[in-house]
Amino acid sequence: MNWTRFKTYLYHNADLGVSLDISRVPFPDDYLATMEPRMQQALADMAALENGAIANPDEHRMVGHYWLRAPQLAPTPAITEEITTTLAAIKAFAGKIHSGEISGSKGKFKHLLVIGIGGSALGPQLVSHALGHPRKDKLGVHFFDNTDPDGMDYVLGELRGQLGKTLVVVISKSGGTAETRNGMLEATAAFQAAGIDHTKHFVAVTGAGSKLDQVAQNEHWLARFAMWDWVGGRTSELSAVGLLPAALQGIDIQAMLDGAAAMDVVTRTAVTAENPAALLALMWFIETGGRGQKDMVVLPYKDRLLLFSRYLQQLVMESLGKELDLHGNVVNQGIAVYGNKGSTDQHAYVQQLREGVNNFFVTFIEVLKDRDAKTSLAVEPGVTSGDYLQGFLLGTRDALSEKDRHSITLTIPDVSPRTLGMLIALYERVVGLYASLIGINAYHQPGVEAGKKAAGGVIALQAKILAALHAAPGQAFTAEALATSIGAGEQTEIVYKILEHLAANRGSGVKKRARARWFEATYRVNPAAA
Ligand SMILES: O=P(O)(O)OC[C@H]1O[C@](O)(CO)[C@@H](O)[C@@H]1O
Repeated sequence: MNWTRFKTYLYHNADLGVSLDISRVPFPDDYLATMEPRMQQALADMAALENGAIANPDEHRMVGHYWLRAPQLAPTPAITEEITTTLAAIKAFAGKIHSGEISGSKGKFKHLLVIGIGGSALGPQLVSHALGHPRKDKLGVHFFDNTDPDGMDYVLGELRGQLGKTLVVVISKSGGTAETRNGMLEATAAFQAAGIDHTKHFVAVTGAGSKLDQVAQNEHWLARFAMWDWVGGRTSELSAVGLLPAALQGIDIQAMLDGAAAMDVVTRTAVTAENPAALLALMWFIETGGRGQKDMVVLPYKDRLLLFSRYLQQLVMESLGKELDLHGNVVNQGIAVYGNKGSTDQHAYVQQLREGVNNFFVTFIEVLKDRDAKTSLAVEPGVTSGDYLQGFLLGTRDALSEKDRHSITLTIPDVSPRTLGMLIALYERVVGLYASLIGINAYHQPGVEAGKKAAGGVIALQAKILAALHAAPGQAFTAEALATSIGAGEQTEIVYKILEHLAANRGSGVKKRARARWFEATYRVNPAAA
């Protein structure tokens, strides 16, 4: 590729050890200048947000995740105080768990079960995987991040015989998320079945007064840590949501915060060419036409960053995927994000990237340090596995460029608490700036609420179905007949799906009798089960 263009457009920050190569996005030389007024507005919006403006107008909330790593910048002394007190409490609590001052019913805690979903799980999962060391971690970390019973059984299987030394952190900002509530109840039942008082093992991270907070308070759980309405779920990694599990695992959370704070300082600058977040936002804009016309493929060439693409998927898609702009116009915005890790993905979907539909741009993440050990095996004379990893990154990037597939390359020195903090802070700000460029609210998620409401409707319908079956024990109904009898004719398909699911699970007591035509199958409960 073109060395002159590379030299012109490489952003390099020696203090952070970070480089950002945008030279393989073929924007015209006047692009940055043309976009400058809009970028200056976006930077001004961001400055207002950091100063405590109501940047989430629909929910009438401030957006304060940047204060978490610079509490002195919070708009009120009360918020500064809340952040610093919570951080101190997290460190003190983790210290007591590690020293054994607070122990489980069977001795010193050795395992951690984190229960949460979305922003209350993805950050902790990313950090735990990126920074964990199976033999050095103070606690081994496990997750419930769904309401899948088999998934929970799998995790409980891993913890078999160990619950007496397992600490459970239940995380939910709202304190009312169904999947997390179910995980909490399943974990509670597992502790009770093992004859262990769960309240001596459970900790909550949630908003004051939430349903979860009330349970934790009423049952006198070990501890409660605060979440605030000015921190969104997907930007909560550097609040108690992410810091508590990380501290318990033994990760240096202060280094994560310091890394994020250092990136914030750099990305606050109003000089676009010196601001990697502004440059990235402008690349997203030109690549997607400011309309999400291309997908973002995130390819970290590092196993430890496997979950970074999943983490970014929520951060970007839940923030930018919006029907309306700030003026109420229908815009259907967003950028689709996917990716796992290189070079593994080269043996999967990279074939399509090079030769198939050209509807994406890639972000390569290059990590300079190969491994902790000082030396590496020579897999060939003078060549290590890590050299191959870089070779595949550079080779794939060239192979894509040759076919006019665009890419950005972000280079970091290593995967450490500091660089992970920097990555999180960088992308948080890119999303904020890009949202300003396209004029949308990045800090609410009305679409997700619609799905939650519909799921609630399904559960309510199931209750009606069961009531009808139990009111006529032994009587067999087709899905159609049952739907009509409960006044849900319009929802016959959903009634059928619920009946099939109930019949597939013995504990429900619902029996199915198949017929020649699948939709004539009947369902009943036995008189004895009624
Ligand atoms: O922390 P909570 O309130 O349980 O929410 C979990 C996740 O659910 C969402 O609200 C979306 O459903 C996410 O934004 C959030 O990260």
